[in-house]
Amino acid sequence: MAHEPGDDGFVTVYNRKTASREPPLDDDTGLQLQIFKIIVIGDSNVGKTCLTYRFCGGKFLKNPEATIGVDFRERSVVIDGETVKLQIWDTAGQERFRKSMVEHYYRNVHAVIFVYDVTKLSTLESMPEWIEECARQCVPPAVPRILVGNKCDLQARREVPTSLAQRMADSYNFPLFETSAKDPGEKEHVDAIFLTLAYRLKNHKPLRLKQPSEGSTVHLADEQERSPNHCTC
Ligand SMILES: Nc1nc2c(ncn2[C@@H]2O[C@H](COP(=O)(O)OP(=O)(O)OP(=O)(O)O)[C@@H](O)[C@H]2O)c(=O)[nH]1
Repeated sequence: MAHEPGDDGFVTVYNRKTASREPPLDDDTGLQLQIFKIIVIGDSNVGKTCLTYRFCGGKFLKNPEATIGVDFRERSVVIDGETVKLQIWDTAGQERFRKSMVEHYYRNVHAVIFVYDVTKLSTLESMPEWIEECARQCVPPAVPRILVGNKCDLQARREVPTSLAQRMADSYNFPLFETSAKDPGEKEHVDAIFLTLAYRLKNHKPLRLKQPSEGSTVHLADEQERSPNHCTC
């Protein structure tokens, strides 16, 4: 969703209209902050903007518009006593709003979050295409990828059973999370998803995340990551 800085108290740090900035320094150490670029990918309307807004702004965005190109948001988090900056690229799901931007999305990316909507089976079915696009853009297999099912607050309208999504996640060896950008009770879970990635990136560790059953705790375990995505470039 295209969102201007200051709207609704939410910080979109910069977007396609604004200039890039110098890398910031850590206030405490004076050293350059570690910045990790994380892109959020998936069909239009699955809730990519709302998820990134929830993480970076702490609230549910009530009336999002379709993202055009990309919106950037960022949040600093402390991992093992060190501050790292997560730069979240909220990408457009609609083809017409993304086609000229695709290469920029994937360039120098540190992690990829694939999002589907648990109330719309087609958004999970199209996941292999998004994963394939990521591979085509030469994102190295070692770059962590996770699968996120959003809109879990709409249980009565659920079309995607956890078991089905888990099978897909397993076939790519991605961790699976299910959550809701809307449900305030899921705020900490949304944070945990991004923080888990941050931990993984900060520590340069392969990390496998397991969510064995719906609504259960996410477990972290160090395991060797395997990805079927091989760069053919
Ligand atoms: N019930 C519910 N609705 C949600 C949730 N997340 C997003 N929505 C709604 O889903 C619609 C699409 O949300 P967006 O965040 O704009 O979706 P997007 O994936 O960024 O869409 P594009 O910008 O077109 O790619 C909006 O009407 C949101 O209010 C959620 O967790 N639960």
